[in-house]
Amino acid sequence: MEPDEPAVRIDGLRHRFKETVAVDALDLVVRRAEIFGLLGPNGAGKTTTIRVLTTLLPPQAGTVEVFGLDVRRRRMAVRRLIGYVPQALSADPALSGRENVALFARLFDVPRAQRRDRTAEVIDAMGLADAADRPAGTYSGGMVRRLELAQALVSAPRLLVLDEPTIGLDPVARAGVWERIHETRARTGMTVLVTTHYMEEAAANCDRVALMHRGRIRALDTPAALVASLQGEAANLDDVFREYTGDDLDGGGFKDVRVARRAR
Ligand SMILES: Nc1ncnc2c1ncn2[C@@H]1O[C@H](COP(=O)(O)OP(=O)(O)OP(=O)(O)O)[C@@H](O)[C@H]1O
Repeated sequence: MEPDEPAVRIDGLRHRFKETVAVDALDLVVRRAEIFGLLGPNGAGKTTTIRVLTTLLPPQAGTVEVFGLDVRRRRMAVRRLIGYVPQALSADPALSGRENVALFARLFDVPRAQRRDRTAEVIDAMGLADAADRPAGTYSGGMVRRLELAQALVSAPRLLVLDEPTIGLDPVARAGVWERIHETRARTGMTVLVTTHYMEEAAANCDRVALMHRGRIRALDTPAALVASLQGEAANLDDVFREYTGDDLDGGGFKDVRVARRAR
């Protein structure tokens, strides 16, 4: 980890799948210790960007650095700095919460002597101590999400990457997930990069947001500054997004808030 480098620096990232340009000349800096929201409609390129920076997909063009480490050349070192909660389910319903977290502790090379304590700590921090020895299959949606956060946090990452962390959850469970994210950030100083379709959630929880559309960043600032930039015309971040992207949002706009998480 290089001192003074931002958590994420993306310069000129491009990525295409055959004729589809998923990410198009993307430049982005995520500062250390901020909660940064990447917002955009279906197909905007958010997940592709996250896959490149978590080293799951090699960048086709441009450079991506995590705390100053190039994702192409320092892949394993980058992985050690990142905790990732993907959109698809990453907890095994047949295992208890504790067993799921312990599995991640092994996978991410948490030293053997620390595994048990670190597992108990993150389970406790995510409010799952009472349910830790029940199969994850018996958990509510909000509890599963908090279990997945515990899995991602057990290796004490410097950057936590969350792809749609609250999709399909009811408002109480959504608030519970955000509360745990804020608590952990305050305690550890980690950086959080989150994608979401929920504008009001981004406005309430993110220090800065980038509005992404058709593979490009259309606007980037604090939620308040983006709303203010429309000189009083904008009521909220939704209006800002419409202003910067026009009405040509692919796929009819934002995902239905009731949509269940998909398994990829
Ligand atoms: N493996 C793939 N093969 C072909 N095309 C892909 C693949 N992954 C993504 N795409 C295409 O790239 C574009 C960007 O997709 P991406 O998943 O990055 O968007 P997103 O903003 O994360 O959308 P969502 O909110 O639906 O996850 C879309 O047009 C998508 O269809």
